[in-house]
Amino acid sequence: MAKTVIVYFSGYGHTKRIAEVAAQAARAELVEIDAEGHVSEAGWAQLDEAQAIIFGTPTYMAAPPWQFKKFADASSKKWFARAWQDKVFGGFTNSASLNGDKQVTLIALQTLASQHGGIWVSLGLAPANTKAATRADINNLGGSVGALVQSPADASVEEIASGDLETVKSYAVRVAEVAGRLHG
Ligand SMILES: Cc1cc2nc3c(=O)[nH]c(=O)nc-3n(C[C@H](O)[C@H](O)[C@H](O)COP(=O)(O)O)c2cc1C
Repeated sequence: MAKTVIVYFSGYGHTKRIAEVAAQAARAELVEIDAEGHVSEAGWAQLDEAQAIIFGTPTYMAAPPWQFKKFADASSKKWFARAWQDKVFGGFTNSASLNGDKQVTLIALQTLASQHGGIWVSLGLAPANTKAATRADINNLGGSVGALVQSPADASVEEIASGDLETVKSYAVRVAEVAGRLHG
């Protein structure tokens, strides 16, 4: 599969676990945005070398948290140089509510990728939205732009719905495969 990097922020560990699960499925590398919104020099180099970049962030107050925004602003250096032009991009977000305004965050991620001249990959999964559907089903949250995950407010990192984790795994593999077809 293509060289894929998941760059993520996680305040309380839930999004970190999701990123780790996705990375394992897609054989992707992980780059963490730290509590100050910084990415290491090595992390920036990984992103420059990636064929696919997946953004991962919780939704805080209907948007990516400031740490992710700091990373996005810092990526303007790459924007000036068109360094990420034509890379393949995807994104996922995680929040406490079933909806919780996650879509606003996803659109921010998609727009960031577009500013960089990237090729955004949709989720590519039908929703599991019948009466029989459960939280163990893939794409039970009915996303299309990217992957959606719910971590209930009182859930530990081990208690994230299996269907949502499968959704992110499937999506990360899809992003890596698309990148492989374009850049492999
Ligand atoms: C400052 C703050 C704002 C939040 N805003 C939202 C929100 O708008 N919608 C929502 O569903 N959950 C919201 N949450 C809940 C988090 O998205 C949720 O706890 C998530 O799992 C945190 O991920 P993390 O552990 O990776 O930081 C908020 C949490 C915090 C701390």
